[in-house]
Amino acid sequence: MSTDSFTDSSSQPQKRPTVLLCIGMAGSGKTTFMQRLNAHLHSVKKPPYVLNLDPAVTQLPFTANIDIRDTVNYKEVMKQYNLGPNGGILTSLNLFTTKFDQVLEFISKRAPTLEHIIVDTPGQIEIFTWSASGAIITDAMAATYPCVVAYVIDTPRTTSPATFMSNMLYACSILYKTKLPFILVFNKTDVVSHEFAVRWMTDFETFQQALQKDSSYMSSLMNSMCLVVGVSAITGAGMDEFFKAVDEAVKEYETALNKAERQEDKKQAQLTRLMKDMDVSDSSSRAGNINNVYPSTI
Ligand SMILES: Nc1nc2c(ncn2[C@@H]2O[C@H](COP(=O)(O)OP(=O)(O)OP(=O)(O)O)[C@@H](O)[C@H]2O)c(=O)[nH]1
Repeated sequence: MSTDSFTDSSSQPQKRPTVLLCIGMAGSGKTTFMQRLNAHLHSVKKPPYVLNLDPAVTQLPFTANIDIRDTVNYKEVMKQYNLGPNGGILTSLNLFTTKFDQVLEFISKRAPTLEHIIVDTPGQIEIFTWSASGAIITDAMAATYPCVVAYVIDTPRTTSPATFMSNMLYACSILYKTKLPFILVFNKTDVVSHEFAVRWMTDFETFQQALQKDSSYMSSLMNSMCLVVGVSAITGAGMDEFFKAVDEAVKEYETALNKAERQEDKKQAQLTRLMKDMDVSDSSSRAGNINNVYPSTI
């Protein structure tokens, strides 16, 4: 879709909904956080458009407008390809992504009435560091809408420096790969406060000063790592701070990101290349049932 789609006949830019991509390790609380976001946005009378991209989730505590499980049977995929759970999830997402243009079409019909599109993802975060489907999803979304990664962290399980560092490295690799504004969402603060993490991150004073002097694209992305919020998906604490961070992140998207990289022709070429690289033609015909994306509620 060209950016012209967002201008009406009087050339006034139309408002675009912000995509919030919830990414995080298994068990970090993405789905619970999605539920909290959904409830919060409903309570302020701004119901979001909801996408579930986790084919293996057994129970969704919210209603999704588009649910990957309506299109791909993850257990069937595991059987057909003789895969374990991780491979099954990855392959299911790859199959679904071949039809992501249909997802974008559904979204574009509703986009003018929306402020947020919230997306739940599987806990296999390597999807967003190396798999083609992760790149297609983030690139396709970001080519059309302001797109922010909400990286959900299990705060109580991140209190040892080694685990903290390893989780931050994952976050960095997703940041570098997606090149999207990033919010570190320290979840489960009802159990352990995230203050220790903020302290550890802000100790790098000289590192941050050096970053601020550097106006390069990567540096501004790294600075966006400073958007840190503590929330509890269970109690709802921290939601106002989260949405303030989203506003900041959207500004980041609009200004700091290299607009040229968002040009449709380049994206289109990139997506086509990625689709080709995936070489899913054989697998999608074997799965047989991935001709259409079935929205739960359009
Ligand atoms: N105390 C507390 N528990 C939470 C919070 N958020 C999530 N949990 C719990 O953490 C566990 C995992 O939450 P999920 O939302 O299923 O996590 P997920 O990241 O979607 O998990 P996967 O689908 O496996 O990737 C559940 O038992 C939740 O109840 C929170 O803010 N506080």
